[in-house]
Amino acid sequence: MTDKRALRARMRAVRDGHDRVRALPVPAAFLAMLQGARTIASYMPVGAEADPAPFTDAARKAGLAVALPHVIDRATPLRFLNWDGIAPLVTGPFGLRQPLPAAPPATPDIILTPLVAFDARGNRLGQGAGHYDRAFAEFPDARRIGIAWSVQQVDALAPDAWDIPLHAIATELDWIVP
Ligand SMILES: Nc1nc2c(c(=O)[nH]1)N(C=O)[C@@H](CNc1ccc(C(=O)N[C@@H](CCC(=O)O)C(=O)O)cc1)CN2
Ligand SMILES: Nc1ncnc2c1ncn2[C@@H]1O[C@H](COP(=O)(O)OP(=O)(O)OP(=O)(O)O)[C@@H](O)[C@H]1O
Repeated sequence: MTDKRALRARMRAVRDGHDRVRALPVPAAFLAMLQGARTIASYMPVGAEADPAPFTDAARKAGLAVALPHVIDRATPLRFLNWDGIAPLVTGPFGLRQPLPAAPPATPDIILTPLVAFDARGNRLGQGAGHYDRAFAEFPDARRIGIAWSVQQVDALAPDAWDIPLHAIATELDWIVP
């Protein structure tokens, strides 16, 4: 079994090295998920990460409020803060574009989650700080949607005790439901 840190480094390199040819398509299954939802947590991509903007835009069109993660450091849990799409974002740790810390906190019904790697069972490898692990535990009723390039899929990830699986993964090719 490859250890997590080695796998994370390898999959960041795969992600960073592949051709990012097209935007992720928004499937009907995602639009159906917006029914009855009030708030979606999205993220601003950094570097070669897949961009969730088509999903965020569809959610705004459907009347949902949009929130973005705000982090201070690896140790502090992330907070989801509302973002109207207009308010200025500020560059924080890891080059993340974030709302101002005083923006109103949100309770997401759907969490769009950036992935380093994933498998077909909905297991996920992230940045290793536990930001999303802790967010999933804090908002257990939210739909957990992974966003990634198809090249970030691996055969199988061994989940840890604290891992909570994704409900679906969106790539440029597929909408994968475990
Ligand atoms: N765009 C984006 N926003 C996000 C995350 C993310 O992965 N991507 N997060 C996910 O938890 C949270 C922020 N937490 C983070 C924790 C650690 C690192 C980190 O170690 N970054 C490395 C390089 C990352 C890479 O190449 O993938 C670094 O800056 O050196 C980044 C974000 C919330 N917002
Ligand atoms: N609910 C939780 N409360 C507190 N700490 C947690 C919780 N879940 C996970 N952690 C801690 O966060 C770290 C997560 O490491 P892991 O390698 O699983 O991150 P990851 O899979 O890359 O996910 P993430 O995207 O959440 O960073 C571990 O040290 C773990 O102990």
